[in-house]
Amino acid sequence: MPADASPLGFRQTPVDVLLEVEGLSRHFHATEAPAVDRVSLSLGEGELMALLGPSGCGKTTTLRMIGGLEMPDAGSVRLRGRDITRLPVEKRGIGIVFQDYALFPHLSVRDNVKFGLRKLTRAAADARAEEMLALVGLEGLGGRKPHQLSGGQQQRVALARTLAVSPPLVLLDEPFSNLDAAMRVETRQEVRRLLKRIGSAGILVTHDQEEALALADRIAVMEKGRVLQIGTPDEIYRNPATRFVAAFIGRSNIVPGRANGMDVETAFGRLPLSRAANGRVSLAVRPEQIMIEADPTGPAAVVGREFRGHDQLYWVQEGERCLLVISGLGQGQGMGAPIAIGDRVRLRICDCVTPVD
Ligand SMILES: Nc1ncnc2c1ncn2[C@@H]1O[C@H](COP(=O)(O)OP(=O)(O)OP(=O)(O)O)[C@@H](O)[C@H]1O
Repeated sequence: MPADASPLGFRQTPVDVLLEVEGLSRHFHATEAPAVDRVSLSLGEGELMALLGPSGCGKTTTLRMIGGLEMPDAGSVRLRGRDITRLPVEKRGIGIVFQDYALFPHLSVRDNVKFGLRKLTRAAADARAEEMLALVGLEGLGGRKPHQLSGGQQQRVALARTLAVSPPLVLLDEPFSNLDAAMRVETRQEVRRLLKRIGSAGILVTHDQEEALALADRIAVMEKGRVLQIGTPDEIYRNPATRFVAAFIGRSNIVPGRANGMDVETAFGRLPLSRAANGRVSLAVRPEQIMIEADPTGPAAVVGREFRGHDQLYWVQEGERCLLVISGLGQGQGMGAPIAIGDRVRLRICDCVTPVD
């Protein structure tokens, strides 16, 4: 199987390949499953990838092996065609931004940014540091110590320090976890803009699907040390490879069906499939793919409702199944006439559905 192919045949091979990771594995305890199990992925020049998965799935260990902070038991890492699998961290030319920023507390912000620029003349390093501080919106703050800055500002200093040497690749391990929710949203867009502007590729470790969807060009979804699927946020959301991916990225209803090629017979009638399947299948149906209509003779009943302003969530009991439905305003369920708990309804699916096992 090619390095970047999932078991279901998704494949995205970037045009200018920067990084190729092949069969990377790390086993910490002989009696336990490997922390990272034959992970393969490739990254294009300037591309941003998120490693996304639940706690303990091996994201950080994968990132550390790419950065040289951890040695793999098997597999290889190539950067611009050069095998760097066994190179020490300082010889790889890869930038790393740590969760706690790892700034030197006794150095000024400016000297922190200049830290990687020791090969330049003093004047050139000063000029580069000022340029980087301006780029991250911290001009005028170069004389301060890190503790005199907010968490978001310290994060930007760490990024400025890493990007000052224009590394081809920057590794970011949960870089926004110390920031509050509003700051996180603002800072992640900033980070994306900066990486794109400098032209550095990035790999970001996160367990926050919203962060991965908002920031990355492509997402690698991991579970139990393995990569389950690699794709653009759109591909992963619309065409999840497995039930786990469907549940981890956004919300999904799982509905049974009997597939015949590109169609499937379900309790909601015959529906088109997003990829071919045959026989008994489980289908991932996104809550927004289900239309809900008030109908006193309908076969289902609303058992829960949550008003969210721009849309409404309904939990609908139909026979044995409880389905989650999201109904946007303008889909006939305007603010004036919501469907109430206990109302009889009829559900329809008018979209492709995805077989997930
Ligand atoms: N140095 C180590 N020694 C022993 N076990 C380790 C070590 N580092 C990680 N592990 C184990 O390897 C597995 C994967 O850990 P890893 O930190 O890569 O996961 P993660 O997906 O990044 O999790 P989190 O989101 O919680 O940081 C876990 O079971 C962890 O306990």
